Amino acid sequence: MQKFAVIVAGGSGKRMGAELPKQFIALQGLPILMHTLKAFHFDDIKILLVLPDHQTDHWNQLVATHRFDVPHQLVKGGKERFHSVQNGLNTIAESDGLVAIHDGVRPLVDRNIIRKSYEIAYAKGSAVASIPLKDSIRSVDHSGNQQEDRNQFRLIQTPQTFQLRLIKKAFEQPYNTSFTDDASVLEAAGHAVHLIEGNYKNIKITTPEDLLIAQSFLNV
Ligand SMILES: Nc1ccn([C@@H]2O[C@H](COP(=O)(O)OP(=O)(O)OP(=O)(O)O)[C@@H](O)[C@H]2O)c(=O)n1
Ligand SMILES: C[C@](O)(CO)[C@H](O)COP(=O)(O)O
Repeated sequence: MQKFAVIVAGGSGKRMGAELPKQFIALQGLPILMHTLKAFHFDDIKILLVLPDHQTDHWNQLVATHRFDVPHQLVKGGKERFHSVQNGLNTIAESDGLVAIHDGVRPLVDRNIIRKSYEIAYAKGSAVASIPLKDSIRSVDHSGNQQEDRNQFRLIQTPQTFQLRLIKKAFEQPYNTSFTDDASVLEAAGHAVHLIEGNYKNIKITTPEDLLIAQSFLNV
């Protein structure tokens, strides 16, 4: 069965606050995005890279400088992450097959988890990487706060992998601000979300300290 990966890097990285878009920041000499694409370069996976239009030239220069040879197709980013994923999915003509949707800024993703996500999505329709909470949690509202049972919660990562037919249909819905990831889009279309075990190392590079953490993992 044909496998696709939609790697989304269409965001603006406001929380990183860096001049260089965060997906281009180098870790061990290689832009973050290249680490991510390399992780998906196996088993004939067809990679679609979603980037803001105005970053295409910069990316092409980086590809030349690093002699980066992972095959990929560029797709234009959208206003919200939802629209970037939607643009990626709309580029795929096939409706048979599997697609892993992954944040370009999660460069430490484990290939075994990617592999497992395709296997489980093939069998169950979806496979979404998740990890248990290590800290205690409280809910907060206008009247105060209250302890919650952390065993009832999971932190959600990417890859989020799906049967193409299901996720393409789900992304025909109009955008809703509750769509913080792809699982929430599938769920709103009436399908159950199947969780698989993620990995604490698979951090999303969001704020400056995440760069230090990622660098430390790469040095191990
Ligand atoms: N319109 C958007 C917004 C986000 N993303 C991607 O979705 C992933 C997760 O988003 P996040 O880390 O929040 O990235 P940004 O939106 O760039 O960050 P910020 O919210 O701090 O601006 C990133 O790989 C980001 O590039 C995207 O493809 N298109
Ligand atoms: C998709 C995601 O990485 C799963 O944890 C996350 O929801 C992205 O959120 P952000 O608001 O774009 O950072």
